[in-house]
Amino acid sequence: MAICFRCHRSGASAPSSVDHYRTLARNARKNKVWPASVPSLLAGHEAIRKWGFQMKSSNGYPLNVVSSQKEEPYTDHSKAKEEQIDSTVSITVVGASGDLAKKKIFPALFALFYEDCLPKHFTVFGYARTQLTDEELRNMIGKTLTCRIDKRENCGDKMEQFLQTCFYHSGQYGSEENFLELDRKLKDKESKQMGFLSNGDNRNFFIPVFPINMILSLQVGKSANRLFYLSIPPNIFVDVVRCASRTASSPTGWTRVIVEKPFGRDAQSSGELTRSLKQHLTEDQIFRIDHYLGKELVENLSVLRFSNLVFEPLWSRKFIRNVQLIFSEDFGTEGRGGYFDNYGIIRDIMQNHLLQILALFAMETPVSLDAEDIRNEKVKVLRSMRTLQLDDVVVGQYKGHTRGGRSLPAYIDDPTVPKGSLTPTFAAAALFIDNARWDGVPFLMKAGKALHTRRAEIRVQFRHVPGNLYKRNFGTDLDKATNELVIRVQPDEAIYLKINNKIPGLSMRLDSSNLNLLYASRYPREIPDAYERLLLDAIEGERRLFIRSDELDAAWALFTPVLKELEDKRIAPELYPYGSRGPVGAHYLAAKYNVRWGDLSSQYS
Ligand SMILES: NC(=O)C1=CN([C@@H]2O[C@H](COP(=O)(O)OP(=O)(O)OC[C@H]3O[C@@H](n4cnc5c(N)ncnc54)[C@H](OP(=O)(O)O)[C@@H]3O)[C@@H](O)[C@H]2O)C=CC1
Ligand SMILES: O=C1O[C@H](COP(=O)(O)O)[C@@H](O)[C@H](O)[C@H]1O
Repeated sequence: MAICFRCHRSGASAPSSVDHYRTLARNARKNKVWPASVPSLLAGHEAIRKWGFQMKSSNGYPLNVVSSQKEEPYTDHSKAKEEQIDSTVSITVVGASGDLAKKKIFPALFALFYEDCLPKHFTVFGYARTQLTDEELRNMIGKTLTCRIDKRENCGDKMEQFLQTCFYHSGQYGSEENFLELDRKLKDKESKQMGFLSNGDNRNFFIPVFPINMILSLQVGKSANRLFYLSIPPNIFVDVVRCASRTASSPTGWTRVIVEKPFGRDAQSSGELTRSLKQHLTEDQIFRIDHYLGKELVENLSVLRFSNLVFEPLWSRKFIRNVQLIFSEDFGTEGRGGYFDNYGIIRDIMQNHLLQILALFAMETPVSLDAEDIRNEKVKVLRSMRTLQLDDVVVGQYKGHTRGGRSLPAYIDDPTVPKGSLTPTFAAAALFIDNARWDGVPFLMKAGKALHTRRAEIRVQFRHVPGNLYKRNFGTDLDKATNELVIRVQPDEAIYLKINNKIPGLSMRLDSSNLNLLYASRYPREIPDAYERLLLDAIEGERRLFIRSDELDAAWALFTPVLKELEDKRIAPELYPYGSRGPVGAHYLAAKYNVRWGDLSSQYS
C-alpha cells in the first residue's frame, strides 16, 4: 500500500498522554486563550496511535509543531480546528466542466488519492451549470486521470475507487438555492461518513466557535470540513463565494476557498475583489493559488539558499551581477485568447508567477518556516521594489510564420482575439529592489508565448573574479567566464552551476563546464504536479504557498502604473515570428543594464 509522501513513521515524538492536552484545553477555556497546539497535538497523538504516522506539512514540520509555536486567541477557529479526529473533507470543484478542472484539478486529486494523501473520509463534488449525472462526471474525468509512471500497480482499481467518491451537482453560480441543494448533498455524504444524521439546513457561514464547542468537538472528534475550488472565470468569483458562504459552508468544521488567478486586472480591481471576498470570508479562509509556488524547483529555492553555506553568503549585490527570471512557451493562446486578451502576458505571468519567484529568491531569512514568517519576508521584498517604469519594459506580440511548410498563426488570427488587438504576448522588464542586499542589481524578467521553446528558469549571473589570474586564458570576453547558477523549473528540472575548469591535458586551457544536478538522473521518482502539492496544503491548512492579500496589493502596486500607461498610450507591441526567440527589443533592454540574456548566449545550455 502506498504511504503518503507527506507522512512519516513516528512514535518517539508522540505526546505521552492525551490527558495532558485535555488539561491544557480546560485551562484554555478558563483563560479564554486557545493554544493552537491543543487540538492539533490531540489529533497528532491520535494519528500516531491509530495509524502509526504523523501528518507533516509541506515545509517538513508536523503541523502541530508549527502551530504550537504560537498561542492564538480562541476565536481563531480556523487554526484551532485544523486537524481533528475522524473528520471528513468535502472538496467541491466549482466550474467542474471546465478546462482547468479536467486538466489539473481532478487529476491532482486522483494522484493524491493514489498516494494515500487524502484524508480517510473525503468526497469530491463537481459543481457547474452543465447538466451532468454523477456517472457522466465520472466518465468525463475518468478520461483525464493517469497513473503514476513509476507505479502502475492496482491503478485501475484505485481509479474506480476514486471515481466512486466523485459526485456532481448542477447549479447556477449565483443561486443560493442551488448551493443549498449542494449543501444537502454534502451533509448527506458527511453524515454517512461520520455515522450520524444530518441536522437540516445551515444558513450561517460564521458559526461562532466557543471553547466549549471545541472541547465537545474534540471529545466527539468529528467535524465536516469543506474546501471549495473556484475553477471559474473571475467575474463570478464573488457570486459563488456569497452563495456558498451563506448556504453551503460547514457548520462543524473549517470552510476554505481556493481562488484561481486572475485576482483582478490592476491594483483597484484586485482591491475590490479582496474587499468583496472578505465580506463573506476571513483572510484565513482564502487560499489564493499561484501554481508556480507549487512547482518542485520553486519549493526548493529556499532549501538551496538557506541550507547550503556555499550559496547564502553569495546571495547579494556583492557577488550577484544580475538575476534573470525567464518563462517561455512554444505555443500560442490556442483557444484561450478570449481570456488572455483581457489580461496579456504581464498580468498572466509576470505580475504573479515570476514576481512570486523573485520574492522567494530575494527575501531575507525568515524567522521560521511558518507561513506568516515567510509571507512577511516576501511582502518586505515586494514593498522594497521600485515601481516599474515604461522605459524598462519591452512588449511584443507574435505574428504568423511558415516553417517547414507548416503555417503557424499570428496571435490576432485566434478567432477568440479581437481584430487589431495590441495585447502583448511577450514582455521583458527590468526591476530593482531598493534595499541593502539588492541595491543596483537588475532583476530581469522575460515571458512569452509562441516562442522557440517551452522553459521556465532562474538564472543568476555572478560578478567577474577580481584580478583574475586566468584572464589570459579567457580572452577579452570576461562574461563568458563568469559563474552562472541556473535553476531550471521546467521541463527537465535541474540545478546547475557554470564553473571554469581546466581542460585535462598538458596545456593550460580552460573551459566553462556545468556542475549539474539533473533531477531525472538523481531522483528517478516522478515529480508531483504543482496542483497536488497545493491542494494537499489547502486541505492541511498550510498557507505558506498561497498569496496573502498584502502580497497581492504590493505586487499590483508595482505593475499597475506601467500597465495603465501601455494601455492609455496604446503602445504597439513589437511583432516577432511564432516560434522565434522573441523581439529584439529585449536585448536592448538587457544591454541597457550591461546584461546578456543567459538563455540566448552561445554558451547556452
Ligand atoms: N485553464 C488553465 O490552464 C488555467 C486557468 N486558470 C484560471 O482558472 C479558472 C478556470 O479556468 P478554465 O477552466 O480554463 O475556465 P473555463 O473557461 O473552462 O470555465 C470553467 C467553467 O466555468 C463556466 N463558465 C465559463 N464561462 C462562464 C461565464 N461567462 N459565466 C458563467 N460560467 C462560465 C463553465 O461551466 P458551465 O458552463 O458548465 O457552468 C466552464 O466549464 C479561471 O479563473 C482561469 O483564469 C488559471 C491558470 C491556468
Ligand atoms: O497561469 C498560467 O500558467 C500557464 C503555464 O503553466 P505551466 O505550469 O504549464 O507552466 C500558462 O500557459 C497560462 O497562460 C497562465 O494563465
